[in-house]
Amino acid sequence: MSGFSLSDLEKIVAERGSQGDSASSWTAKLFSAGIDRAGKKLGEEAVETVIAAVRGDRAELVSESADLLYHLLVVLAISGVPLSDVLAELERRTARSGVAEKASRAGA
Ligand SMILES: N=c1c2ncn([C@@H]3O[C@H](COP(=O)(O)OP(=O)(O)OP(=O)(O)O)[C@@H](O)[C@H]3O)c2ncn1[C@@H]1O[C@H](COP(=O)(O)O)[C@@H](O)[C@H]1O
Repeated sequence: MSGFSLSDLEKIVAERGSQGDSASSWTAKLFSAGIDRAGKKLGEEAVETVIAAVRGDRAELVSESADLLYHLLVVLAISGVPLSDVLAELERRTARSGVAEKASRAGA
């Protein structure tokens, strides 16, 4: 297993999106097409991911999930939202749920 992360992919997306050639780079093509086209692709990949999950097709679920995460990073990049903002929001929720859990344990 490599140490490849969403943060690594975010960097590739940013680089291709700003400097890539639309003829050879899908990322550059999506950046020039804009948020409507990139958002549509994200929606399609989300639906394809759900279909794979409901069918119980594990290999397809892995493949569609990769498409989904990639297209989410493209939409975030076009929108000027860094992945770290999303992770910070997830971290805040985790911290909140930790507090809620302790409070409910104390009340039990
Ligand atoms: N992870 C991905 C990735 N996942 C999916 N895709 C592309 O997303 C596109 C759309 O997928 P679909 O299955 O919907 O293809 P399609 O039906 O032919 O597309 P449309 O007809 O809807 O236009 C395909 O061209 C896929 O190659 C990706 N393209 C790029 N990446 C990553 O981005 C990097 C840079 O890629 P380029 O920008 O192409 O250089 C790559 O090294 C990868 O790490």
